[in-house]
Amino acid sequence: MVWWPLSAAGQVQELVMARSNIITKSSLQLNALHRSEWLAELALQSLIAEAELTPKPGLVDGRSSGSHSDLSFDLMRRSANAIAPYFTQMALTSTEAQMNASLRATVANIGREAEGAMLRATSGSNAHKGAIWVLGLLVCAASLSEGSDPEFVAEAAGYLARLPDRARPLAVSHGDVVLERYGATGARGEAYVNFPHVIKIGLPALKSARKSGRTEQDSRLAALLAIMSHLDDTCVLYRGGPEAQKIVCEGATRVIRVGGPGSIKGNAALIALGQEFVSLHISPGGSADLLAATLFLDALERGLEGVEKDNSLVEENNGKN
Ligand SMILES: CC(C)(COP(=O)(O)OP(=O)(O)OC[C@H]1O[C@@H](n2cnc3c(N)ncnc32)[C@H](O[C@H]2O[C@H](COP(=O)(O)OP(=O)(O)OP(=O)(O)O)[C@@H](O)[C@H]2O)[C@@H]1O)[C@@H](O)C(=O)NCCC(=O)NCCS
Ligand SMILES: Nc1ncnc2[nH]cnc12
Repeated sequence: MVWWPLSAAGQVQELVMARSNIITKSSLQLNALHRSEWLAELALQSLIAEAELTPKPGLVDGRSSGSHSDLSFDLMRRSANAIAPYFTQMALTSTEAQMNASLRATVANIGREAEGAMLRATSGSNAHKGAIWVLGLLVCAASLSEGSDPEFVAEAAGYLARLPDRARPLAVSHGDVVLERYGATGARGEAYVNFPHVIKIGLPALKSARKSGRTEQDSRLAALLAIMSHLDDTCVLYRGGPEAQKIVCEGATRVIRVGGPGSIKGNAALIALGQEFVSLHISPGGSADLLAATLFLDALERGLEGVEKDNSLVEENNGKN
């Protein structure tokens, strides 16, 4: 499926033209088009899989809105669908492009358009700001490099992120506030050092849980908790400062220590953690974005047509909710 968003950018026009040429041109170009669509589809499915995963502490899932009064499962889905066409644009723009400041500027522009589409789809709520950034960079890197090795793609994405964003708005973001107050580098910092919480923590936790026979649902929850136990999350810090950050890291570590998702004690600890987060208005939104990135890179590496379905999600939850 191809998406062409309604956008004033002349660049879209060019891409549409390019696409009609591609269809009659070489199979190499056709492959590039298919790869772009595939990458965008994987990004979309990663976002949907992340939103569906239940029960996630403090986050929107198939059961509740967690610690969010302005978000819901339906809005997360709408947001994901609204930004998906921009992933296609990013991938197409990056195909056969040079990794340079000009590409960085084009991609940043598309990223900001995607943020606008997200805000329109959610009536102004921030559902996927971090995910647009993280997945956008990874989609571009996977398209440009044609690679599928997670570490290689994350390095290319990091390189792209480190190029200057000349059109960066002057407005002060939550990330800027948290950097100033606590020195946490947030979503930018994660990308600048090649996504260590995805490559060194999320993916290994996902693979190890699967290998030990956990269900897909429990393996994804294990990856989320592993990320939460290490990440400085600007979403957590902005709302609750270092005290809240400590509660997240220690709480996630506790669930893992007592056996993790899928064990009786781990399931109980996970539910208790969710209740604690909601009572304290804590949401690990940055970790959720990095889980989506983990699922994206996992599907890319395995060459899957789409992100694996987990039929136990939402409806059953193995008695965890
Ligand atoms: C580079 C940008 C991401 C800059 O954004 P900002 O300066 O705002 O930076 P951060 O705050 O650091 O990050 C933005 C979002 O990233 C998620 N996040 C947080 N910590 C991390 C981390 N350590 N690693 C990765 N990602 C992280 C987080 O997003 C999630 O939480 C959001 C929900 O939060 P919530 O509290 O409900 O909503 P708010 O509105 O923030 O607060 P309330 O009023 O409700 O309390 C949700 O969005 C999740 O996604 C951070 O929010 C980027 O925006 C940028 O520069 N873009 C330009 C375009 C560009 O260059 N694109 C290139 C390729 S796409
Ligand atoms: N499931 C989720 N809940 C809240 N914020 C998020 N940001 C990304 N995914 C999220």
